[in-house]
Amino acid sequence: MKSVTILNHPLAADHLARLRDQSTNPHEFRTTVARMAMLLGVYATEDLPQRDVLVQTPLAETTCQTLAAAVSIVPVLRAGLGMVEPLLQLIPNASVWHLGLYRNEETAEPVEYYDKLPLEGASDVALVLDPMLATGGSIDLVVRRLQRWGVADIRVLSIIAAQPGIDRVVRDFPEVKVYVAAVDPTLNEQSFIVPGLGDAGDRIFDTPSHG
Ligand SMILES: O=P(O)(O)OC[C@H]1O[C@H](OP(=O)(O)OP(=O)(O)O)[C@H](O)[C@@H]1O
Ligand SMILES: O=c1cc[nH]c(=O)[nH]1
Ligand SMILES: [Mg+2]
Repeated sequence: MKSVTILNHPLAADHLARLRDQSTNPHEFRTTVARMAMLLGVYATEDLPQRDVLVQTPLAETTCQTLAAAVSIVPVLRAGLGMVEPLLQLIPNASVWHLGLYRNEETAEPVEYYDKLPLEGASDVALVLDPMLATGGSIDLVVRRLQRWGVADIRVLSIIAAQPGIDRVVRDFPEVKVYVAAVDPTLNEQSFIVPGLGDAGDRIFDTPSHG
């Protein structure tokens, strides 16, 4: 079973073009992130466990399938917040656990500042939401935290990954599934993805950095 899925879909390509475009304003950027998250969510959930249930329609009894897994949504603050609502639209019964990380601007190492995960009672499946997977340092930290919590099935939903970062995640966590709309070739000296789309958090929340 391959661990990386790259969305090959005309709608994903169209949304990605809008996200990459530096002239896309924050409102359109936010709504496009949400649409892309919806597509990623569909791909990332296509093999969730199901159970048969008997349902009585107005005409007859029939066998249907419902979800048989407890699913949690784990947005990585800040940028991952932009992907929460569409995932909740798809999985209304999912619980949402927030993790807050930012990258140290000098070292690009992730710094943890918020952790809302409970001590026990891990879900069966965790869908990690973060639009950007650059060096992979943030996802490394998140996956370790979710494994400590006890989640067996971890799935990362990112809009763009950099090749070095996704290689790192696949090498260190071959059991983790990653769903992306694009894999870009490189990182620049500040560990930004090139061509990428810039700073996703700043573009979602209209908080231009002063770097
Ligand atoms: O793979 P990495 O090298 O760890 O980089 C990816 C991380 O960087 C960005 O967050 P950022 O630090 O900009 O925080 P923000 O979401 O608050 O803007 C992004 O949303 C990821 O969390
Ligand atoms: O290119 C990048 C790298 C990390 N975080 C972003 O938002 N963009
Ligand atoms: Mg940011």
